[in-house]
Amino acid sequence: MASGERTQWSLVINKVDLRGVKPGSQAWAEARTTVTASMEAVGAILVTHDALGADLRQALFDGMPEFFALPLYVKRSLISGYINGYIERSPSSNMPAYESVRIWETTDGGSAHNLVDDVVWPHSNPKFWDTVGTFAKNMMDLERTVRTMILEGLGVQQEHINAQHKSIVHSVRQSRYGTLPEMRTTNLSMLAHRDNGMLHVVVQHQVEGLEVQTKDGSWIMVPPDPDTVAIIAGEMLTVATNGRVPACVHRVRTPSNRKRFSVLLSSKPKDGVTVRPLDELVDAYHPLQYNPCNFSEYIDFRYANSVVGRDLISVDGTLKAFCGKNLSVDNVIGLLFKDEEITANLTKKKKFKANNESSSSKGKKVALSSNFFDPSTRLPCNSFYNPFETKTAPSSSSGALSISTSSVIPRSTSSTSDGPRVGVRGASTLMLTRSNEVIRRIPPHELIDKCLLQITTHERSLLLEEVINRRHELSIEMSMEMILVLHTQVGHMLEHVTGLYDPPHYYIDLDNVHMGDSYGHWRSTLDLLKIAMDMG
Ligand SMILES: O=C(O)CCC(=O)C(=O)O
Ligand SMILES: [Fe+2]
Repeated sequence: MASGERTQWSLVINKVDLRGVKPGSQAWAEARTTVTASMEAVGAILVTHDALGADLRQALFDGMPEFFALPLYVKRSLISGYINGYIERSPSSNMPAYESVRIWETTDGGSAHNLVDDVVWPHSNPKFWDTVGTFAKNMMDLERTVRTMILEGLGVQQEHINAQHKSIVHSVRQSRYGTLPEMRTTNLSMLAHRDNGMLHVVVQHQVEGLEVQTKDGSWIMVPPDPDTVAIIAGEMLTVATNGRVPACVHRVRTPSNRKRFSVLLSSKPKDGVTVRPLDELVDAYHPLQYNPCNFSEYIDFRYANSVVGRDLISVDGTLKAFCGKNLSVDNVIGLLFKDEEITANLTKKKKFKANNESSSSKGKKVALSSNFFDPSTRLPCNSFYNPFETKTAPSSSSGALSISTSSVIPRSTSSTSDGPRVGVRGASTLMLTRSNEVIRRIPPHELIDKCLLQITTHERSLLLEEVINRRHELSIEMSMEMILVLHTQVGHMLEHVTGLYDPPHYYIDLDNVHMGDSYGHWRSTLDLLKIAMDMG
């Protein structure tokens, strides 16, 4: 790497040498400052350490090609026991040459042995799994050290740090990035994303690939130095630190177009654990940013939010949409959405119900589009990332789609009705709220499944006019996709046209809703995005 580039990354991601650094020492305090600063800036730190000596590294990366060369049926059989699991190459995904295997720690305390016990194949190659076990143990220590430094650096008390250690499990994930001619255009073998856990130690070997995004949006290549690992923050660390440590946005790009192997050691909350911002990190200067976040529920939510061609995992709003504070007072642009759950919550709304029934009776059922799942595996084919974690395809909503007619009312001038509201937030997630309480989150794939794309210029201008003029009484027909597009567009429009965006607080008052039944034919997500872009 040229020295200029090195200077650039060293400005934003710090590098720290932890060799021989003992807790409580002066060196520890200095390293802690460096680690914490880098984590707060970009959610990443480069660490030089001795947890992966030359021999161990060699054994680890020598064993991986042999593992991935095993017959597919053997690798598939690893989706069992303590492995969860083997991710096979999927030509229809946006990572057609990627395969990966991950094993989770199985018990408290995380003996590395548990990480690799009882795996089907390893019995035939105990040496390699010993290697993986040693690697896991060393990296778990390193992960704990760095997480301790971050939390100490932010002012968290030792007892809370220890409690967090007890609530964590680790996994090792070995990945193989193959090459295909069609990948040469972008050289991207993993799209930009945030990891969902606490901390992720990324070990690269000889071939470059990992890139980290800085706050100004530029990408920094992390060199595959042999004695250095990148440690990146996941979203649960963001919640635990009350937003002080951003989840690192990263991707894998290999301009040299070579085969590549990497190994990750990740920490995540144990099953059933709810992550909360740590007490010390919430005060008058740092108001609470996140509600308690049940990790397993968040995972379901996150993968349900993946859509073809556009992985919402990498979109800012996903975590906030799930557990951000003040959900119902953010940017809200309305629409109405019907399914049984919502309907059940709205039975009091007579008009709603009556219309609802009339549109259902037209028999227009909505089903999940096969675009979103690989029909053979039922795994989301768009998800570049760990399809395993989507245990089952989300069930399709059984209700017919109804489109609302609604009036958009500026929050500031609205009456304080306790009625239900429907809102749209950052990650294309719709939330139905009542009295500021979220009744239901509607993930984008459901919306997109149900959306239609016949937005006429006339409709758009009507709605814009409506919004801009802040007319309270005028209701206009809005179709689902129109809302979807609008929610990404209207902020900008408002900003440009009226200067009102800062942020726009709009909501739909369902008391004024008149049902319509503006159905249309299905179009693909791509169409949606194209239209959104055309508009923008
Ligand atoms: O292989 C790498 O360098 C990073 C992989 C990664 O980001 C992931 O698996 O989430
Ligand atoms: Fe990642």
